[in-house]
Amino acid sequence: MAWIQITSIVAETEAEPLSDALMELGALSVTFAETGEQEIFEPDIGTTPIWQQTRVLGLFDAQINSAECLLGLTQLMPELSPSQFKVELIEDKDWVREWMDQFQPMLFGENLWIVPSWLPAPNPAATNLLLDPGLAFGTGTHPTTAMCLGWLDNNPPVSKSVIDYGCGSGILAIAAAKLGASSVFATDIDPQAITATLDNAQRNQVNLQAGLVKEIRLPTSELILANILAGPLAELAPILSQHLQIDGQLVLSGLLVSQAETLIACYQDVGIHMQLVNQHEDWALLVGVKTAKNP
Ligand SMILES: C[S@@+](CC[C@H](N)C(=O)[O-])C[C@H]1O[C@@H](n2cnc3c(N)ncnc32)[C@H](O)[C@@H]1O
Repeated sequence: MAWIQITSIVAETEAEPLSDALMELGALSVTFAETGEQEIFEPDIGTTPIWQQTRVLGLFDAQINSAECLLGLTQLMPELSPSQFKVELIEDKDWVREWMDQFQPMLFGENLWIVPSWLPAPNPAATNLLLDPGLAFGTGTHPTTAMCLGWLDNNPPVSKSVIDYGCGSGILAIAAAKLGASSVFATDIDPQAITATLDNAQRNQVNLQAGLVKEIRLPTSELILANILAGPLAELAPILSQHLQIDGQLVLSGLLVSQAETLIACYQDVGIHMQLVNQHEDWALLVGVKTAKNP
């Protein structure tokens, strides 16, 4: 199976009209993407990202006459010239296979391996976490997950009670359990994350409790791991503090280095003294201790 993809980079105001024109000419799907020239991180709280330029991609059946289609597009959008469109033949791939081939065993810290559940462990004597992320976030390839895993390997939570808040695939919760935690609770707002976490826990033969934020009753714990974006982390400060014991540790990632100061101030307000302890590709890892009761 193959497809024809017609792509154009247009001004933000032209993206919607071009999408309509592509659909009118029979596109099976239209996708908007950034152009790659402007980096878009998480927008500031309360703002919407604006792309000055948008890449619009229309996917057509391979049988269409692309020259006729381009003519139609320039009639519907006279402000665009034919040279502004790129036409490509896209071969269908086994996308699942492709993704699986790219996910290889990875070592974090000295001894913690994340091993795709369909591959053998490179070092059977190490701490091996067998993982199939399913539809949830968290394979260890993202810098934020990687920094949390490295921190856990260096600071194994032996005999500690742990909460993984925003568990995704369950990668941090299961790593904590494998590294000696006495109890682990994992929670998320996404049902796919809970399914993936429970599946991965079973695959690794570790005991943990997992449930949606709105359903689970979380205990007060000695360590909380939360790898979520800066906006939700700021909003969650009182809740995470409520579930953290005095002298308990909080590990936060998912925020950018440029957002660290704001987050540190939010957590100071709820009695947790956070510090920037690592950074990778603009992403930050904050670790702190709760020194005061919830105000
Ligand atoms: C970046 S992923 C992290 C997954 C995994 N813990 C890791 O480190 O790779 C963030 C997860 O937080 C969840 N999440 C987002 N907002 C949340 C909130 N307010 N409360 C709980 N979970 C949330 C998302 O559904 C997602 O699974």
